[in-house]
Amino acid sequence: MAPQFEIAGKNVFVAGHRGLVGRAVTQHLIREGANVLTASRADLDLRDQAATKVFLKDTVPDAVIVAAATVGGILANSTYPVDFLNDNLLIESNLISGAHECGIDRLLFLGSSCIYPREAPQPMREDALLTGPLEPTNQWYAVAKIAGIMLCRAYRAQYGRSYIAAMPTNLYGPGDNFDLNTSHVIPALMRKIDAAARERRPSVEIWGTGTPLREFMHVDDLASAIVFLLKTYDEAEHINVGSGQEVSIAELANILSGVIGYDGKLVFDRSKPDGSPRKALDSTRLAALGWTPNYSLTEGLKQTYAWYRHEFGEAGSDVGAA
Ligand SMILES: NC(=O)C1=CN([C@@H]2O[C@H](COP(=O)(O)OP(=O)(O)OC[C@H]3O[C@@H](n4cnc5c(N)ncnc54)[C@H](OP(=O)(O)O)[C@@H]3O)[C@@H](O)[C@H]2O)C=CC1
Ligand SMILES: C[C@H]1O[C@H](OP(=O)(O)OP(=O)(O)OC[C@H]2O[C@@H](n3cnc4c(=O)[nH]c(N)nc43)[C@H](O)[C@@H]2O)[C@@H](O)[C@@H](O)C1=O
Repeated sequence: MAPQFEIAGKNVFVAGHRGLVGRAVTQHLIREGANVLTASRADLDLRDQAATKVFLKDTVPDAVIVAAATVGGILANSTYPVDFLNDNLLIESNLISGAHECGIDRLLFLGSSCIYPREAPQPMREDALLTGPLEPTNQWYAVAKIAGIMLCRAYRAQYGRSYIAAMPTNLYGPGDNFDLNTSHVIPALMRKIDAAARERRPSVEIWGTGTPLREFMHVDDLASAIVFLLKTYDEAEHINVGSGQEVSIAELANILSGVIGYDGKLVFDRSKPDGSPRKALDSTRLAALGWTPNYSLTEGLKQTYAWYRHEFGEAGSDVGAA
């Protein structure tokens, strides 16, 4: 397929470049020959509409990638509903409307698999959007993400803008958030099992029943998909980005124990929430365009754990976290 958007030599603003996704996307874009523009949160709070518009007017990027968001695991999502709804509405609205007002014609917005109804048929196709009630633990975040999809569609419908929306599955990889109060399951279990192994503890606590199923993707695969979509995808409908690699939380904990070399017991704390019973993405449309992921789950976890050990060393990640 002929590229619709040539990346080499273009100025691309990666909003959220210090995050898990933003970091990986920045590296991929640089490899493709793009000139990546960034702004730290200290210099530009993307919840500030006027400041965001000034930044976009001054820099005039050729394209914007919206990888900035208030992001977190099941506990953070339930504990901070205002932050997950309001911050995300503000960030996406300021970036999408700001891009339009500054004449920027190419933008990629990142949503999440949690936009789909809790009871959607599995694996979930794009057309399952808005067909039923959301999972309560992340409904605030999901509503903000659905609004972001609709905003991209609205600018396309009213002004012909080439704004697209990609829905990634659960992610992991180097640079993830390892704070046990706010992280997703993979960094949380990597940190907990690593600490238990080093301290020779007999057991590790896993939240919930261990039965929920999750599909996991390495962040380098997502970054590769984002660059692919930025170059080639130009449709109103959002597009799923999944790996097809689905495991239960109990299976995940076992795989991680093997990667880390831990042979203690996994104890399930049923007082903690399970969240969605299953949220696998149907990524048939993306595959039909010619993109496939590279990492197996075990290889991705090994690579991420090697990074974790290198980053945090013998102390683990106990610095600055709960
Ligand atoms: N992680 C996952 O499993 C999944 C993530 N996604 C989506 O991918 C995108 C990226 O997520 P991820 O990389 O994991 O998230 P991170 O939390 O790792 O990164 C988010 C980035 O956004 C920045 N940011 C947040 N709020 C503001 C603000 N008010 N002003 C300026 N910058 C801000 C952060 O800045 P700072 O570095 O200063 O904190 C950080 O760089 C999000 O849209 C998320 O919804 C989708 C599915 C799964
Ligand atoms: C990406 C995605 O991420 C979130 O949805 P989630 O998939 O439910 O999130 P999670 O990674 O936190 O949990 C997955 C499963 O794992 C179990 N679990 C076990 N032990 C730990 C643990 O120690 N920490 C965490 N966080 N979870 C644990 C946990 O109980 C749950 O059953 C939303 O933010 C959503 O909005 C979103 O987009």
